[in-house]
Amino acid sequence: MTYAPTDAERIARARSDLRMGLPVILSRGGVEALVAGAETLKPARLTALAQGGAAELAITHRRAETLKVRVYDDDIARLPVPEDITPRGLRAIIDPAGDLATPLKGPFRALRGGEAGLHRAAIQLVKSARLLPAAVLRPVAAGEALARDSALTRIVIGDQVPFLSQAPALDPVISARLPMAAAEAGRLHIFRPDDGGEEHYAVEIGQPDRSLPTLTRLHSACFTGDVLGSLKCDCGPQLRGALAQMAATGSGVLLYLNQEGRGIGLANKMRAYSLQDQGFDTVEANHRLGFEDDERDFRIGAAILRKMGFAQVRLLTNNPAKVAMLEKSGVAVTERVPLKIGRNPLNESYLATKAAKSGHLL
Ligand SMILES: Nc1nc2c(ncn2[C@@H]2O[C@H](COP(=O)(O)OP(=O)(O)OP(=O)(O)O)[C@@H](O)[C@H]2O)c(=O)[nH]1
Ligand SMILES: [Zn+2]
Repeated sequence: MTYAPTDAERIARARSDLRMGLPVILSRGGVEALVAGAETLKPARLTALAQGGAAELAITHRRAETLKVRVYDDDIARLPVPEDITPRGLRAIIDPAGDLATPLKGPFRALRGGEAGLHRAAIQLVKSARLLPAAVLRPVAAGEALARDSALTRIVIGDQVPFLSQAPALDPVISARLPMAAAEAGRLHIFRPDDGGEEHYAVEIGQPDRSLPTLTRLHSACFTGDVLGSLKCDCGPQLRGALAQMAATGSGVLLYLNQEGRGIGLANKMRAYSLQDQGFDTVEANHRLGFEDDERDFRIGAAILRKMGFAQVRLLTNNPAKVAMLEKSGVAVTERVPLKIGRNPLNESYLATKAAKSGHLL
């Protein structure tokens, strides 16, 4: 019996460290670096990391495109961090909020050659912490001793960060009866991932027959739409519409997946909304922030369905990617049931962009 954290626990800890502004140490093939989330890095630590001129800033190819930075490492670009960089200067590179006010950034000279594995892992880790996808790295020797002396989290990785590239295991915590306006015969189940991430929920309506395809919805959290009734999207009406259809047919299961903002988190979604107010569409806004169009992992939904005994579903969705991901993850989709509800004058162009760029069937 040991009390030391496992690799998975270290990664969960690293996410909290990065969110607080603490650097962590990543080690890969004998090469080690201090890694900090560029968004949360405190000024004194930025100065310390930049000292000596060996620090590098890792950004995604999406952000690089906006900044006109050459991408030499597929999905990642690396920039030298000047010794005299200021928090404001760093912010201007990583955060598109000021792009229109100060359009003439750079020119930036991207680093070329060498290894980008640590940088890629750093971005993956920072994304999983729901921060802007940019990391400051500073190579270190004797990372193990530094981690011990400074009480920093150190993670040894391979080609990928272990555990981040695979869906976490999800354990059922509790379920209880939950009468709802849509259906009195409701039950809420809580699932907890083993990677220290957010819990996800399943709302079971009636008593679905597991031997038949079940009416199912994979709903991604949308605080603005689900709770506040935002008119910018169609999430609230879709949530309530799905529950109503399940109630009308007597049974069904709705997974409420805490993947706010298509997996980028609420803070970043609001950054995207702010960019949308400057004229960018939902996909362009994600790219300018450095994210892909959709950062969700639908394997989590498939894992919960399997755990609950649902092997075949009639899926309520307009998104063919969800159907494909479920099928790939071993849940048979016998039918796609369209969910066309919640259109209004203010989300017209949002829905049109989803149809044009994200393959949604409208
Ligand atoms: N990043 C980002 N996320 C958004 C935006 N608008 C809504 N979302 C999020 O998008 C998710 C809902 O995804 P949608 O693409 O609307 O729908 P879908 O779930 O893929 O497909 P359907 O099953 O057809 O509804 C929720 O997590 C919302 O928080 C936006 O402008 N930017
Ligand atoms: Zn929404």
